[in-house]
Amino acid sequence: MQKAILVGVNLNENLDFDHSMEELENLAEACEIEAAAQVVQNLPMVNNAFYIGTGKVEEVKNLVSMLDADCVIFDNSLTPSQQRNLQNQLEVPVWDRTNLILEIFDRRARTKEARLQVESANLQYLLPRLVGMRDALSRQGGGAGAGGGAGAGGGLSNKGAGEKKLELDRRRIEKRISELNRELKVMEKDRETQRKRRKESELPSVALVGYTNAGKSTLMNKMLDIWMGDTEKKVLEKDMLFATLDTTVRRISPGDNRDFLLSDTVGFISQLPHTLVKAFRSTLEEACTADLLLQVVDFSDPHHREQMEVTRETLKELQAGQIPCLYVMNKADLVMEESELPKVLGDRIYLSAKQGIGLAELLELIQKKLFGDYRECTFLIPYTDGAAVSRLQEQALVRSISYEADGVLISVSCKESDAGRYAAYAVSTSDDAETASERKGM
Ligand SMILES: Nc1nc2c(ncn2[C@@H]2O[C@H](COP(=O)(O)OP(=O)(O)OP(=O)(O)O)[C@@H](O)[C@H]2O)c(=O)[nH]1
Ligand SMILES: [Mg+2]
Repeated sequence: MQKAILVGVNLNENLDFDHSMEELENLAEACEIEAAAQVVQNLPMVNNAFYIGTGKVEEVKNLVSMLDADCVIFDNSLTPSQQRNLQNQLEVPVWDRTNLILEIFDRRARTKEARLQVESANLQYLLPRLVGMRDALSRQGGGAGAGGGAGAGGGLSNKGAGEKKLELDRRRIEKRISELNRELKVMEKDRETQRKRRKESELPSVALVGYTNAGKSTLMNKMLDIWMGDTEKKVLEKDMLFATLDTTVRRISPGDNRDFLLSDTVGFISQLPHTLVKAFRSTLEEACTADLLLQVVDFSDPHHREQMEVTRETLKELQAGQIPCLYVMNKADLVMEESELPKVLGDRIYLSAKQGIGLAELLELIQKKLFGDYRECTFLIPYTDGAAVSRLQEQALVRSISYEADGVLISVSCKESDAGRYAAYAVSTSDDAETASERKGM
């Protein structure tokens, strides 16, 4: 296992600082890197050249040799030149949080689309850093010539060759990025077509979203277990950050004709690199086009409020901020008495996906949101109004249909508006006081 020194700068006494360092350690662990030591510094503002003060650089350098560390990882984002300066001083690779997240995605991505997305994000991260390397080279070439580069004294001609090579690299990378983006566009189109087809099937869609490791995949599997009895179609659930990197869509059929599609997708994290959000846009698109979001929260995590805020911000960035949402306060088994569970408070439900507590109640909330304005109606439609029959067949959930002497007897679960439109044909409706007041409560 590789060893790293973790470095964090606490700017302006940020209260979340310790937690952020802890999260960095988890990210490193997800990369199979052990944290050999943590170095922190309180600063009112960062050092332009090294991010940390020069004294701290020395301290880190000593630690690297003392603990035989393989790399140094900063919690904060480093500029390309800070990263370069630090690397020169410390003589081991220097990463920042973005680096680490990209590395995890790179190791985990399995599907073709995820692989392409990660490659694109990686190259976009690399590009400005290449330019930095070119600057370094040209300074070295023009300077007193002390550097340990090959062919000392090569002066201008060397500089030219180095620059040319980097320029070539840069062009190659830019070309590859546009190739990748083109390929991804094609895949995005396919995905869109699939989505359209699903929309035509009129099944409403529900997307699981939330912070990484909150239990989204566990919840998906539990629902598949209960309502589909399907063990083959399960997704990976694991106690590590970013276990899921692609999107899986499954149908949930609770057996009451109110089916919906459920999708599980990649989780969010604080300071998720912008290039990654952009690169994973099409994967996350599933969430952006859902009829309902289930925001899964690890309620047992003392920082769940901040995590909800990060999720909210990321959803906004994905233009999914307006989609109706249910809050699933998961892992409640770890912090609440079992007798208190499940607990429903408006749009929030406290449950345990792992223990299978509260799933029926969650289903009820989901269906209320999705089919809330649906009513159970039975119509007797005269044969002269064939249009009404076809419309109901298209728009409503048909529970039974029979062809009687005086017309088509059709029982449906339909929208309020359709119930009104065909009120004249109604034989019975479920418009009792109870369901009416339930609807108002939604
Ligand atoms: N105690 C407890 N643990 C849970 C519960 N739900 C999930 N877990 C555990 O939390 C860990 C993460 O679960 P996942 O379902 O993989 O989480 P995720 O949100 O899909 O995570 P990513 O795909 O990495 O974003 C696993 O070890 C689960 O067993 C729960 O209700 N209670
Ligand atoms: Mg998952």
